[in-house]
Parts: sequence; structure tokens; C-alpha cells
Amino acid sequence: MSAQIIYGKQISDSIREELIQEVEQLKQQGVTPGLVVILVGEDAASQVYVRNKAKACEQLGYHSEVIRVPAETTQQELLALIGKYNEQQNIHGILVQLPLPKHIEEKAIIDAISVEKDVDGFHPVSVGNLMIGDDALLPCTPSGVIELLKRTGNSPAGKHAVVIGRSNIVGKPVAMLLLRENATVTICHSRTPNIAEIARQADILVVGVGVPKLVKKEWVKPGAVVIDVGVNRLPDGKLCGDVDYDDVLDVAGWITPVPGGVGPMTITMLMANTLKSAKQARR
Ligand SMILES: NC(=O)C1=CN([C@@H]2O[C@H](COP(=O)(O)OP(=O)(O)OC[C@H]3O[C@@H](n4cnc5c(N)ncnc54)[C@H](OP(=O)(O)O)[C@@H]3O)[C@@H](O)[C@H]2O)C=CC1
Ligand SMILES: Nc1nc(=O)c2c([nH]1)NC[C@@H]1CN(c3ccc(C(=O)N[C@@H](CCC(=O)O)C(=O)O)cc3)C=[N+]21
Ligand SMILES: [Mg+2]
Repeated sequence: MSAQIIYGKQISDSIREELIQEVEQLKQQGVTPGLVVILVGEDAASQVYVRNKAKACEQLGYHSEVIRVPAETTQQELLALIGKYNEQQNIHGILVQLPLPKHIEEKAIIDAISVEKDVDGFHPVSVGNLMIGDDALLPCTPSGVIELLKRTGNSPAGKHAVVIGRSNIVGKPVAMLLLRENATVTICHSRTPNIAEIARQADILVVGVGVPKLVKKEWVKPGAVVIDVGVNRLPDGKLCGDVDYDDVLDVAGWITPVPGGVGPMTITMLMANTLKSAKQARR
């Protein structure tokens, strides 16, 4: 038996169709959602995401700006740029692509983004709202993971979810959202002994570590839902996830491919957040 494949690309396309309806309505009220993506330096991987974001904006009819500044840009200059977009009425979302060059303090940059325009959901106030359970702008990749689960009939409620990875942008927020959805949540990381044994207890296994093909079939309970957040570039230029897809395919009940799984959902959730922010700005 082989796992059912969770086609994130298709699910993401159908959510975009839903969004288009809402965008049309908002435009009739004279508001066009606006997103600015700020890219510091020339990171090759980031270029791909930026291109995908710009494509999504075009598809949905958003106003989109991509600002590329050199790697030598100072923290002060970047802060000034953010300040400008915080004030700009036609911009509802500000995304500064991470990671930033070493000489720029990431926290200072994230703190400077107006909470109302924090479409990444990385600002401390957004993170606090997520913890408390307020209706805020939720981080895109984690909310994309939840959408994938719900839209394939794999509601987290009552399930044991194991999350591998505890970063601020993937592991921690995805664990918190799973908890909000009434899963019982275990978080593993690089200091967890017996990871395979813990992972094997998961009904839902979410992996975001950045290690190509870390998760093997021995880590997966037969029939489990496996969500692979990893996006790793192999030496041959191909993308692969943190899960050994071919190995796990026969034991999992459901699995996301890379590419075509979580990645497109991240972009679509970014579009949804920008729309939400634009709606709120109208008032
Ligand atoms: N599809 C998408 O839209 C997105 C994909 N990604 C991808 O997700 C992956 C993770 O990204 P990100 O969270 O930013 O990465 P980070 O490097 O910030 O965090 C990695 C986490 O994984 C843990 N970890 C690392 N190695 C192991 C291991 N061998 N066993 C167990 N845990 C381990 C680390 O533990 P510790 O805390 O102890 O160091 C850490 O918590 C990457 O491949 C990235 O490209 C990221 C964002 C969006
Ligand atoms: N402030 C900030 N916010 C982010 O959300 C953010 C970030 N910085 N830095 C980098 C990571 C990574 N990330 C991805 C987004 C989309 C795909 C994506 O579209 N992937 C497609 C195709 C990618 C390709 O073909 O290269 C897929 O997996 O099918 C991947 C990865 C967002 N991140
Ligand atoms: Mg990181």
C-alpha cells in the first residue's frame, strides 16, 4: 500500500480561487491589497521565493513591490525603509526576507514592522496573539500546514502530533497552532534522544529541520500523516525535503511532496494575510 499524496500545489490553487472572489469585492470598495517584499543581498534560494510571491500577487491582482537592496545595506538604512512602508497607505503587508546579513540584527528589523502589516506573523505582538489564541495574522508556513491537514480531512483534534524542529518560524508556531486545533503535541529538536521512537508515536508528524531526508520509514507509524516542511537544495540543484519521501511512501497514510507540498501553501497564506490586513485597513 502507498500513501495518499497531499498535493499542496492544487490545494493552494483552490484557496487562491476563493481569495480572488474576496479581492474583487474589496477592489469594488476601492482598496487593492498591497504587499512589499524586501530582499537584502543576493541569496539564490530567496530569489525563487521572491519570484513565487510576485507571481502570486500578479495572479490575485495585488499591488506588489519587490525592493532589492545590496548586502552592505546598514541596519539603519533598512529600518528607514521599513518606516517608509509602515506609513504608506497602499501597502498592507511588509515582508523582509530572512535570514539577513550578519551585521543586521534580525530582531530589531522584525520589531520595527508595524504589527498591522506583519503578514509573516513574526512580530513579538503577533507571536503573543498566536499564543493567547487571538485572531491575528498567523505565520504563513504553520497556517499552511493546518490548512493542508483540514482540507484533506485530517483534522488535528484528538490526534497525537509530533513536531520535529523548534524554530520561531516553523516548529514553535506550528506546534502552537496544532495545540489550538486540539491535538496533543510533542516537540522534538536536536537535543532530543530517541527521536525515531517518539516520531513513531505520531498520528501527525510535522518535520521542519533543514536536514535532507532525515526522516526514514522506521520513524513513521503505519498510516500516519507526514507533513514535510523542509526545502533543501541538493548539490545537483534539485529540491528535497527533510523526509526521505521514497522510503516513507509505503508506510505513511498521507504525505506531502517537496516541491509541491507546503511551499506553495506558504505563499498562499501570505496572500491571505495581506488580504486580511487590507480589509482591516479599510476601517
Ligand atoms: N516550505 C516553506 O514554506 C518553508 C520551509 N522552510 C524549510 O524548513 C526547514 C527548517 O527551517 P527553519 O525552521 O527555519 O530552520 P532552523 O535551522 O531555524 O531550525 C531547525 C530546527 O531543527 C532542529 N534540528 C536540526 N537538526 C536536527 C536533527 N538532526 N534532529 C532533530 N532536530 C534537528 C533544530 O534544533 P535546535 O533548536 O536544537 O538547534 C531547530 O530547532 C528548512 O529546510 C527550511 O528551508 C522554512 C520556512 C518555510
Ligand atoms: N520573512 C520570511 N518569510 C518567509 O516565509 C520565508 C523567509 N523569510 N525566508 C525563507 C523561507 C522559506 N520560504 C519558502 C516559501 C515558499 C517556498 C516555495 O514556494 N516552494 C515551492 C517551490 C520552490 C522552488 O521551486 O524553488 C515548493 O516547495 O513547491 C519555499 C520556501 C519562506 N520563507
Ligand atoms: Mg531559521
